Amino acid sequence: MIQIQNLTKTYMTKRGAVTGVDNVTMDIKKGEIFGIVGYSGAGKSSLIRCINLLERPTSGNIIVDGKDLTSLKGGELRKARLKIGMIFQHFSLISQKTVYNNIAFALRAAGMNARDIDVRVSELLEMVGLAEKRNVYPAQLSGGQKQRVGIARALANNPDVLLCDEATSALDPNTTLSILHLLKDINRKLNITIVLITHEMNVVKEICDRMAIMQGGVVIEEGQVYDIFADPQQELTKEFISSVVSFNVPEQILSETEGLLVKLLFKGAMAGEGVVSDMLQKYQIKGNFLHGSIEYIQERPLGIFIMELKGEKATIAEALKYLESRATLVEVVGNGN
Ligand SMILES: Nc1ncnc2c1ncn2[C@@H]1O[C@H](COP(=O)(O)OP(=O)(O)OP(=O)(O)O)[C@@H](O)[C@H]1O
Repeated sequence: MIQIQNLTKTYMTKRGAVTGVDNVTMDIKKGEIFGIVGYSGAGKSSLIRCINLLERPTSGNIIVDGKDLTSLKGGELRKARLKIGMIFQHFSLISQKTVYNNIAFALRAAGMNARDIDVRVSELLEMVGLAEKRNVYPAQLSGGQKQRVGIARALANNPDVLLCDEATSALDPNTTLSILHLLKDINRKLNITIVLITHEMNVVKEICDRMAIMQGGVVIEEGQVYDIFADPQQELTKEFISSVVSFNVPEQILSETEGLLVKLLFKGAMAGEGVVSDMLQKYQIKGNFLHGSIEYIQERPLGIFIMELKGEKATIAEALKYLESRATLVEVVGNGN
């Protein structure tokens, strides 16, 4: 659906050339939700803005539904762009226009007549759950409601692709979830391809099918979300995963632990216990389970444990090596007292 081929975006600044995207090649399939994760400055915005040519790539090609956008100009490019909707972190609504007119605006721009606009706006407001807000102004809406208007506007012209630029970063956790569920719903109902960029791994964990991780303008890892969670290759990927795999061990217990605290992640719900008991048998150390839970990524389980390990330093180092060879992720999270 979207082929990104050898995409490079370089900015010319007073201090010289800055590379935003560095030779990225990626294939996004029809109907999937694809997440691009990275810290600030990784090149996510540059990349997503090149997909609809809001930024012109310095080199490389963007092929959407078989059409090379980089070769289009003027009216042809505008027409192709109508098939790519976009939503933004700060919603980008027109404050002087009502909800109705914010959405109608996109339809008028595409040349639709007033009667059809009326029908379409009502349909869209229904879809995003804002039917009763049609005549209010953006200032009277919550952040989540503003983003719903942004989504309705982006979907107005029946796009095949929806680009989401940090769409939930300005929202609280509950509102974020409701917007993510709405996006997933739209994706499944309309079979629309969604590309989202975010610095929050929980967004990807919640709704994406596949993902890429960017660093310094380059894609450093890419794959199915579950596979990446279950078997991350790069250090940065491990760091992002670790940030969403939460554990709740009371402070008091943590302060009383004497051994090494380790966080372990295992593919599947049950696998971990077997590996840990093998490890404890093989090495003469003590292990205390402080926390155990199951995270579901795309409805597939990942087991998570927090353990305290006590024993000879050298033996613990050996045991950690053993765990690293059998667990998805092993992270020392504390050193005991
Ligand atoms: N208009 C611009 N002019 C000059 N440099 C730019 C411009 N836009 C982005 N950059 C640079 O390109 C690199 C990638 O920035 P980009 O905004 O794409 O990253 P990002 O991952 O989206 O980060 P953020 O979430 O902070 O926007 C950075 O070094 C940034 O300074």
